[in-house]
Amino acid sequence: MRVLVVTAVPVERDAVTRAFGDGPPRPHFVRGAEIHRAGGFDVLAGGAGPAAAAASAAFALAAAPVPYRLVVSAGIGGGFAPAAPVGSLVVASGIVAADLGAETAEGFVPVTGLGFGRDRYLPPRSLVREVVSATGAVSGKVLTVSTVTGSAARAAALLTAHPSAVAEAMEGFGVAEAAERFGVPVLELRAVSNAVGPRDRAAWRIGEALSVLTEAFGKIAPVLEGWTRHDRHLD
Ligand SMILES: O=C(O)c1cccc(C(=O)CC[C@H]2O[C@@H](n3cnc4c(=O)[nH]cnc43)[C@H](O)[C@@H]2O)c1
Repeated sequence: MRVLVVTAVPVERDAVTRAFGDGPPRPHFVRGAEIHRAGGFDVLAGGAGPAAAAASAAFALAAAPVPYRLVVSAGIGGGFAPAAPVGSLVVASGIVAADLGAETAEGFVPVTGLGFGRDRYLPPRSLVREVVSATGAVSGKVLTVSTVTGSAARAAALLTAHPSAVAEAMEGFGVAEAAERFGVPVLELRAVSNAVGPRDRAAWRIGEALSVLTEAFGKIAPVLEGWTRHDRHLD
């Protein structure tokens, strides 16, 4: 059984497939989803943001002729200082929907505090450990946000709410929601292209982060291919 990797945009997809050499893979279409097959991985650019990511991942999972055994949300992301500097690699120990909930006079209340839904998923601990050991990645919570953080105040508020957060991005929780519905474990990997904080486009290092992503997939391919899910608790 194969591994499904969901990125947001085609440059991230191509950074993943580049890890496997052999030139650009020929895309194939599974009921409209453009899948790039490389090594034992099917890589899909599913769109930016949690909704596009969830829809694309669910579509690919449902259309697969053979069930996937693991889904990976991968791409660039913002890193919280000092844990995850630009150019570092992050693997999520928890995938958290950081802005899914309600703003109240007492502050932000997560969706779970409103009495429904869920606001986080936990990737298999054994897999996270193996990825850390293969790559030296920083492990911690990765926040999924619909609005990219653009101020020091918002970055500080997120860290107050989630002290073990190391990065933010926009797709992980959406991919996890889809994976959960298919009973498939999920992992999130982010190569840090920018610091979470005041908006500074000139400081972005997208090319560097994409190279980090390629290198990471080169290292983790055998880990992901060899990893087996041990029990219902996924660790
Ligand atoms: O124009 C801007 O100020 C701006 C700021 C941050 C990100 C963008 C994007 O268009 C990229 C979003 C894309 O990349 C991931 N990503 C990368 N860095 C971050 C971040 O600091 N916070 C959230 N998402 C980030 C994200 O997963 C999207 O796929 C534009």
